[in-house]
Amino acid sequence: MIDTLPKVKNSEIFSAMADLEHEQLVFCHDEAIGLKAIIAVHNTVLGPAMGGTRMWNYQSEEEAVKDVLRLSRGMTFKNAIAGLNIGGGKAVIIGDAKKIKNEALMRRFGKFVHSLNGKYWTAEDVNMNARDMEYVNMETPYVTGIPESMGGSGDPSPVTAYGVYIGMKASAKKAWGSDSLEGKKVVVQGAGHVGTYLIEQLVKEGAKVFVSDIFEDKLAAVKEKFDVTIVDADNLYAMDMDIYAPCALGATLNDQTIPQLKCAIVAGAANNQLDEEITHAKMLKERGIIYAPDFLINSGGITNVYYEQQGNYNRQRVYEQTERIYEVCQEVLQYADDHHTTTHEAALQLALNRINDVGKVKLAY
Ligand SMILES: NC(=O)c1ccc[n+]([C@@H]2O[C@H](COP(=O)([O-])OP(=O)(O)OC[C@H]3O[C@@H](n4cnc5c(N)ncnc54)[C@H](O)[C@@H]3O)[C@@H](O)[C@H]2O)c1
Repeated sequence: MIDTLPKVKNSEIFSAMADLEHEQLVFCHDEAIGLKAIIAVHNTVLGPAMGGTRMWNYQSEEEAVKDVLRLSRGMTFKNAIAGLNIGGGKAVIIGDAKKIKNEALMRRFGKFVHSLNGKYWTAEDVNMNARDMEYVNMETPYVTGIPESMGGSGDPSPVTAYGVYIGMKASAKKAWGSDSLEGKKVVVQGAGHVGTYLIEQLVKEGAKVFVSDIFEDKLAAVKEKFDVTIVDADNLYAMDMDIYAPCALGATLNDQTIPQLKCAIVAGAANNQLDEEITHAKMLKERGIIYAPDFLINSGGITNVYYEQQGNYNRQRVYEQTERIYEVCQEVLQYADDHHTTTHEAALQLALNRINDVGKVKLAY
């Protein structure tokens, strides 16, 4: 016999949702299959919530709730500033992907996504791959990022890299009056999917590219294809460089690294580059470094899956929309100057303005 009075310790979920202004949090549970997942719908003013599913072996349920709330809110701002008609959402599955991820788990999760009737659309995130999305897709159409062979948009990395390159050029225009990257020393941290495509663009434009990665094979692969210089992964922050492009992990802009940076611009693909958003955006501004907000310039990937979600996927249209990052980035940099604020805050404000303005349009007949 079990006690019918459930033990619910964490009674502060509604206040956390209120603080971050979330619409809905969905707890998904199937004991037999071993599924514990949380779907967070942050804001649907612009359209259905969209954001990937992350699988992670969270140490506590509280940690999982915090992560999904934080990540889904981030998607609202990213989708809004990218000019897409989708809101912000995210899902997390609790558990060790290597041990418990299988077809049944992913399909059961797909059923939960389906139960939301299109209010939330999922895609890949950490520890998820295209095969997992295929399983989700067996139970629901509300999934994007499926392979090209199944009619999806395929790997978003080339589009993401293009957006980062465009954002870098807009920042260069602000820093040096010309958006040419020819001869500029650019350090690309992370020679993964996005990093490699970015390196290709930069080399083509005549930039002097320096690359770091923690895996020798990744470095060997880029070195074989492009004229680049390999640098030590641990000692790159103090290097003599014009642009630092974080394309590996988050939180590389922090108390230790920012004082070492000698570059004029930070522009890269990694999510959540600022360890503490407000503090570290301020530190960069005080050091006179132009920070191209990560969630703006890495929005090419979400733009790619957005057009897949719309059902009329067209690669040219995706690149045209991604190209708009140039003017939005310029607007953000100008807004930050005019309002004496950081570029991070400026981008958040412009995203919020779009949500508020379009929200009013939606109320009109
Ligand atoms: N793929 C996309 O379309 C996309 C879209 C938006 C944001 N992002 C973000 O961009 C970043 C890169 O994405 P990706 O798809 O290229 O990932 P990836 O895993 O293919 O590449 C990351 C690379 O960084 C390397 N790395 C890890 N730690 C490092 C370190 N300390 N120093 C140097 N290199 C290190 C890894 O070995 C790997 O080669 C991630 O933060 C991701 O969240 C990617």
